[in-house]
Amino acid sequence: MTPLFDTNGKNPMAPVFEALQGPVRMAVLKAAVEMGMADILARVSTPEDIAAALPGETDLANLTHFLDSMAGIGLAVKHEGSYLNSPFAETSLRTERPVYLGDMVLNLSRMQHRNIHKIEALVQGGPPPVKKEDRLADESKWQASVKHLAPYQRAGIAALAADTIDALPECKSASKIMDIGCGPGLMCMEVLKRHPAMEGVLFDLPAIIGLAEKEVEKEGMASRVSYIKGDYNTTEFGDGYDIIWASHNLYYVKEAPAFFSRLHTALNDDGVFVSLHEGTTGEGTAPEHVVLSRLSLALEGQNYVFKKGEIAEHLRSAGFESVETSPLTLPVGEVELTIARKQRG
Ligand SMILES: C[S@@+](CC[C@H](N)C(=O)[O-])C[C@H]1O[C@@H](n2cnc3c(N)ncnc32)[C@H](O)[C@@H]1O
Repeated sequence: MTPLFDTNGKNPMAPVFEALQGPVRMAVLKAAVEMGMADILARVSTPEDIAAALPGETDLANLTHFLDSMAGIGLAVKHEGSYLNSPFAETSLRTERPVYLGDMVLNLSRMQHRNIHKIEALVQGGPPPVKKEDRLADESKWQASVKHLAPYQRAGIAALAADTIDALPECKSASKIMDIGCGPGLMCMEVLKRHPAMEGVLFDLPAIIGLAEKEVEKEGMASRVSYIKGDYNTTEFGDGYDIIWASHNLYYVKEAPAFFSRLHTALNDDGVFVSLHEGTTGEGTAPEHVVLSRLSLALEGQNYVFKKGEIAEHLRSAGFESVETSPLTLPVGEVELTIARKQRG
């Protein structure tokens, strides 16, 4: 019999073992966040002192097993029996940091993992009833999630969005940008910081704009930002935009032809629309990060996802003269960047 594994590095069994370790990784990360381990390791480093910093009883041997696994997945560093935060944990898992990601991890875990232990039942019975606060099209769901998005945007996505906009030749002369479905609004603010003559418009559901306003105040940018509060299916976009940006939020568009045609009208003649959304391939089987992160939602009937080229197709139909797509790598994996120009440049 031909062995499945050989020493030339071929290892068809790798997916099995990676899959077995996946839930353990997640459990270690989740426990580390819930126990506030990065805050503790910032103060003390021996297992005895760490045990003393934890509430209640602590079993020293099990604490060491857990700390070793934190170090094993890059959340801590062990040296001569003592533990320190890894650079990632130091910047992103200490609660006082501006890019603290712990709450985002717990929030995404609740969303992405809530049905993974019920796959067989949901395959048999179909989608279960979904609580109002778990419905993706519901404002209260976004109100709960969006506050965790601010550190994520601050941790690098805002800069990446601004780099993408900077690379547009139109950016030099642009004076008005709208971020539609902006969440906390840091992407647009990063663009404004780099372009002092530009003004920004943040568009999102009313409760989310309340959160964005706080972020704008914190950044001292209130004089350069205005707001549109409402459902983008029914609320006017305004006009005179040089750039409109939309990332990871167009899933709730109800009538695509009307929506994309309204975007076209809202832009100046030499305006550009930029979209950042996933683009699935392989008949909905790739990229893996999209398929896996959305499985729980899909099983409950919330399969909001764009196919590769789907947004580009809508934009062409809406009258954009030039539409280009390219892949872009985000921390979560590869997504599709779509750049649509109202007039051919
Ligand atoms: C996943 S977040 C993306 C936020 C931000 N664009 C980003 O990429 O980080 C989705 C955003 O879309 C907004 N949204 C959802 N449905 C909307 C609607 N009907 N009208 C306006 N905004 C909506 C949500 O409130 C939320 O802020």
